[in-house]
Amino acid sequence: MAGRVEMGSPEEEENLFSPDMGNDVEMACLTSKNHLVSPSSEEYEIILETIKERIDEGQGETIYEVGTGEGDTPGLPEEDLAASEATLKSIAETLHLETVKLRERKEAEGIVSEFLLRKSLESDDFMEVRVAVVGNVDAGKSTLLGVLTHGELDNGRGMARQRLFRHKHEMESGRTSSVGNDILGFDAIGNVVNKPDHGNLDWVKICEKSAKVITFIDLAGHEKYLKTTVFGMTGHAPDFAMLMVGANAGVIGMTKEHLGLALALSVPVFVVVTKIDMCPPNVLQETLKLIQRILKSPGCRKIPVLVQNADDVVCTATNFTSERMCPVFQVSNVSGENLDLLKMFLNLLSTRLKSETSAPAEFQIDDTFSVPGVGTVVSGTLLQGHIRLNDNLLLGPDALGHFQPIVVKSIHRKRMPVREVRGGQTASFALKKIKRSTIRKGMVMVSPKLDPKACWEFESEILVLHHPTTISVRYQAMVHVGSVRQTATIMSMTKEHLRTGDKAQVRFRFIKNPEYLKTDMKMVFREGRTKAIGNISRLYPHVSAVAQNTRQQRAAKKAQEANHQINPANEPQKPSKKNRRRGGTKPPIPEEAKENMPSTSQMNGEVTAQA
Ligand SMILES: Nc1nc2c(ncn2[C@@H]2O[C@H](COP(=O)(O)OP(=O)(O)OP(=O)(O)O)[C@@H](O)[C@H]2O)c(=O)[nH]1
Repeated sequence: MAGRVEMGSPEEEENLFSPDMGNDVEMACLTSKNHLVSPSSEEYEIILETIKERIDEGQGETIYEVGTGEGDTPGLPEEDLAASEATLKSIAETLHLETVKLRERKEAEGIVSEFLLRKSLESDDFMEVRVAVVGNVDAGKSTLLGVLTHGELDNGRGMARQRLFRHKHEMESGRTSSVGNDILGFDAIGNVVNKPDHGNLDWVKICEKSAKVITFIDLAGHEKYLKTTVFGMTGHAPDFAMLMVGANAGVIGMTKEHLGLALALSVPVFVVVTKIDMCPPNVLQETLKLIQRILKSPGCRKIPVLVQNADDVVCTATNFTSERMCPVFQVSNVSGENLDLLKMFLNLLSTRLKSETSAPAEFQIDDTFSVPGVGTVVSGTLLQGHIRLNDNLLLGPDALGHFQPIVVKSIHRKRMPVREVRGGQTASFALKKIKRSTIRKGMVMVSPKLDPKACWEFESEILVLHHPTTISVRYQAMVHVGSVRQTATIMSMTKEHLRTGDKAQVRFRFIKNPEYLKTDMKMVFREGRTKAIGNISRLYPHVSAVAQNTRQQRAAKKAQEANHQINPANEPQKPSKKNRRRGGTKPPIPEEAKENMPSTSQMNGEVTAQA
């Protein structure tokens, strides 16, 4: 979290022993708990450089511990601590950093203090953290977001969520989306900057005043919206998931499903128990006990920590991604109890996506719009690299697996016009000379250096979390991977049948479009309550349409000659006569799959194009 600096950590050691960091004696000064007490000018420079590097790594912030050192018993006498803190503040001033003391703790030989050092970023730049908000209906998701972003408490009858509904459906550049977004800005010293004007929040003003902006991706709680929830969790690249539980209702409905989804996608989860004002103490205790039991269970293997004070906040926030810690907050949106702890925690979170700005740009599209006077706009997350105004990129893949050159006309971050976007940030791009109808969610915009290839087929190691009977070859369900959401067919697998709890290497084929995928991406494969998760292990890059068609025809002809049975690989197979009489072994095509099935004309289009 927040590029934490602890003397003696492996990263620290790496820096200490890099050749340009001075001699051994100078290096040793950094590993002593007294290194900030009265450094020589040379030592001062070394410490300054180290902090600067940490700030860059943390994309604008770091947490610095004063009074600890490698192998030293922690803690400094008061005088030395004061001298160390003065040195730290002087370095921070030189680097134009704000310092906030997060906590002090007593140790064996004195006191240790922790500081948040944060860059006061320029008015058009800010750190970004995405938090997916999940939990069952009525857990208080919209209410909490209303209270956090508008700064006024709820009345217990839905007042706070009303404020949100007014804004819910206006998206970046005034468009609508199925997934709601709300933002909460913090300045360099961690104060909330959201100031509603007659109930309205001006996103541009928030971003201008913020050093860090938390984007809440509000995912619906109802089961019928599970498809959207899964898309939000995969396609919007959340850094963290906030799982909401109503204290009185407890772990009900979709709570476990949402928790399982976050775990499957390796998104760190923190829990917020709401409505503690209206919940009898014994019921609250029961709910907390159950949450802790679930989190500790073999399926989750988390370490739940009930957050009671600022110390717990710093401890959980700084260990959130590296350890299996799962902070649990207990709040009331009506009395405001413990909301300050939650805000402090949010302020200390930092994005998990590293801003690999030197890597070639890779932007995943999660929505497309047609904005009057602007033209076609795509929104999504920049997974790596830089994108600047007028950059030439490749957009695709289209139905034939091709990528076309495009030029970036303008860029918005949270409705604010900017000149560039870095890895880890979300943005909207207006594109020159391109029709919206040619773009779909799941496409990417990448640097030509990547020489992108599309795939019809890929392999994944999957684990079946739930299926009522057995999954066999030719089974079809919806694949979610990144912002790709498309029905795929199982072409082959290393086991004959898969049941709940089974693992196998499975080869999938998309039914409608080839997609841009990468190995190691996490995927969810689902249809209704059937759910499997997996890691993409192998890609089969798209072969040119002509070559593929000829090869398929040849293979089909050969197979036909052999057993008079096989159909071309990219057409759904009819069940055999025997199976048709029995109703077939192939499960019915799910509703979601039907939605995505190409129409006859589309199919014809594809076939014609391939021929
Ligand atoms: N007393 C009390 N009531 C709360 C609290 N939080 C939310 N509520 C009330 O609980 C009801 C449901 O809250 P919502 O925010 O709509 O719940 P939700 O999780 O967003 O529900 P969906 O959007 O339908 O998934 C509203 O009437 C809120 O006023 C709280 O901390 N205390």
